[in-house]
Amino acid sequence: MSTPDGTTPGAPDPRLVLRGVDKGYDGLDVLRGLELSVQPGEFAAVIGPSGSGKSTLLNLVSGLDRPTAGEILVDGEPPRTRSGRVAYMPQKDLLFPWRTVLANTALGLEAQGVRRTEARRRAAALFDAFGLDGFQHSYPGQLSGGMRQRAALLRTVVLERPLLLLDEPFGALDSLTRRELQRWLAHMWHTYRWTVVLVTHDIREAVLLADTIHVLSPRPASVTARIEVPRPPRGGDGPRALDAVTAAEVEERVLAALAAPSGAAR
Ligand SMILES: Nc1ncnc2c1ncn2[C@@H]1O[C@H](COP(=O)(O)OP(=O)(O)OP(=O)(O)O)[C@@H](O)[C@H]1O
Repeated sequence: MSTPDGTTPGAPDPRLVLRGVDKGYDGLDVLRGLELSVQPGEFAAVIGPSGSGKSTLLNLVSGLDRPTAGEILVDGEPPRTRSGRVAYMPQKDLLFPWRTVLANTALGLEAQGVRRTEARRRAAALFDAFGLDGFQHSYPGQLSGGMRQRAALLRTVVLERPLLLLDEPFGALDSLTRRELQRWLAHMWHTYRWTVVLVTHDIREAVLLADTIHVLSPRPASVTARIEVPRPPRGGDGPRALDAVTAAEVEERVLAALAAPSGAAR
């Protein structure tokens, strides 16, 4: 049994809750009555029409912006950029071209007050897992698009915050590189068990990666469907891939929810 925002009575406290969230800009109604809940260790995908307010939603959860009405709680507290609970990877990788890859990936830690040598030591420890070993002293311009996105993700993950927000991390990549990085991210998530909110336009990406898919209506956006992806139980040493028939069924459900009039697809 779930409550309307997707929380289950008796379940552990959610990592993220949005209750009745409205957001508008100068007369433009972007989010209206948005409800969302994400449990610790859950991979949640948010999918919706272009311009529906997905990036706006992540800006609110990161604490960069405030809702007009409603409540947002990360581990029971309102998000604040300085609270250290949320790590946000925006759409553009924003690596500084004049800094080495290692210096770029340590930047978030340094901004948080970690000493430079310690920040670089912690970032360097992840280079192998992120497929970047040997590129510590290269510059972003010397990396492929996929490597740049992995470096941007490393810079985000190394902050070790409880909630990871990813805004279309693979949107700008060619389809082969995107598939490769999606599979890689599935493995990484299996290893590290991050709590993730992923914004994407790509239904297959959502089905490949997520435990739950939250479908937004057109603007003003609310969550019109919360679809649980029936993954095999955790355990074993690989990501919990769906069989092709189940994956196709879930894709159909997401498509139907995207096509349904607001409120009709729960
Ligand atoms: N700071 C702002 N000031 C005014 N309007 C804004 C601001 N940020 C976003 N908007 C508007 O809010 C609406 C939703 O934008 P948002 O970028 O959140 O949508 P999105 O779903 O992420 O879009 P896309 O899928 O194209 O990336 C758009 O009409 C946008 O112009």
